Amino acid sequence: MERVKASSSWVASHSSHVSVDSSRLEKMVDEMNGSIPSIHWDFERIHYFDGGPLTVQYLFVLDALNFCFWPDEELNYDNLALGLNMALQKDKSALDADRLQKLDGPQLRNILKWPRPLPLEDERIRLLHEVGLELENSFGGKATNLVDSCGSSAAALVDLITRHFPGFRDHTVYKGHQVFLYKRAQIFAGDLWGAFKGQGYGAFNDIGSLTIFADYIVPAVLRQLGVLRYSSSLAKTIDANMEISAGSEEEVEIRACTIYAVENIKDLLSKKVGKQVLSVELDLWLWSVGVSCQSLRHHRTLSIFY
Ligand SMILES: Nc1nc2c(c(CN[C@H]3C=C[C@H](O)[C@@H]3O)cn2[C@@H]2O[C@H](COP(=O)(O)O)[C@@H](O)[C@H]2O)c(=O)[nH]1
Repeated sequence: MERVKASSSWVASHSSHVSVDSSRLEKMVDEMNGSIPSIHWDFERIHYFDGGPLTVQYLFVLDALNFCFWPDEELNYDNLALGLNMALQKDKSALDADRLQKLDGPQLRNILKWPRPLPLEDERIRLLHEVGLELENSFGGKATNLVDSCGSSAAALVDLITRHFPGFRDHTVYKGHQVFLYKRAQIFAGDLWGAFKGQGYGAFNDIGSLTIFADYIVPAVLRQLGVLRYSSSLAKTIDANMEISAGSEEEVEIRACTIYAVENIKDLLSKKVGKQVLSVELDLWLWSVGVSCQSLRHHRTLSIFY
């Protein structure tokens, strides 16, 4: 996680299109009054949860596919979660490692009850195959073995996932500098923590080391709050729903500055009110605000990472 924090901070200090408004950030922290709304992890009541190993398998598959819903205006994250949830309710072996390796596009659409091709469908299928194969080759087919081998460390889990599953390697090069964002690997640790309430498979002694999960919703919320500021050309591009390419300076700056801003929020909360707030808690709050805001304008990048 140190690499995520350090490289995001590097981007923020070399940024050309995005800036963090420190006075707005300070104001936001003051307005929090030392606390943030506590959001229940499954506030939308969409997730599969049985308190056991199958929930871990569900969350890993969920986060393997947890990216880029926006190209289909009617599709969102809930369709994915509910679809996988229903598939498991009907058939407990639906997400077994061998089954994942054989899934094709139409079958995935059928699971998600989606009437047309999914955005980046071929990539989603490729990633499911990768997850199934590597789970089988290195972890006896079970996502629980992945979690069990991390000694209750979220940082070790993120490290292990990114070493074994190339599809989770959410890093890039920005102005000649390698930048690590690791959204889906981190959110898997966050989801385990949230679903299992910090116990059992969700017990991590370093949950505070996670950063916020840099997707397309949280930056848009921070922009609305005035904490992130965009150059006028970037603002125009986003407001016109025009695409920003993956790996472009703009895209990396939006995501890295989001992480950097939230790290600053955490630091300020700790300095001003002596309160240690977790990124996962801030993320859940900001994300839930974002998805309930119909008019939210977010950046559009075709990416398998978020
Ligand atoms: N930062 C952050 N990003 C998150 C999530 C989640 C869902 N987390 C679950 C965890 C607890 C709750 O129960 C949630 O159900 C999805 N995303 C991202 O949002 C985007 C989807 O947006 P839309 O197209 O409108 O559905 C897409 O980039 C997706 O990757 C999160 O928690 N944090």
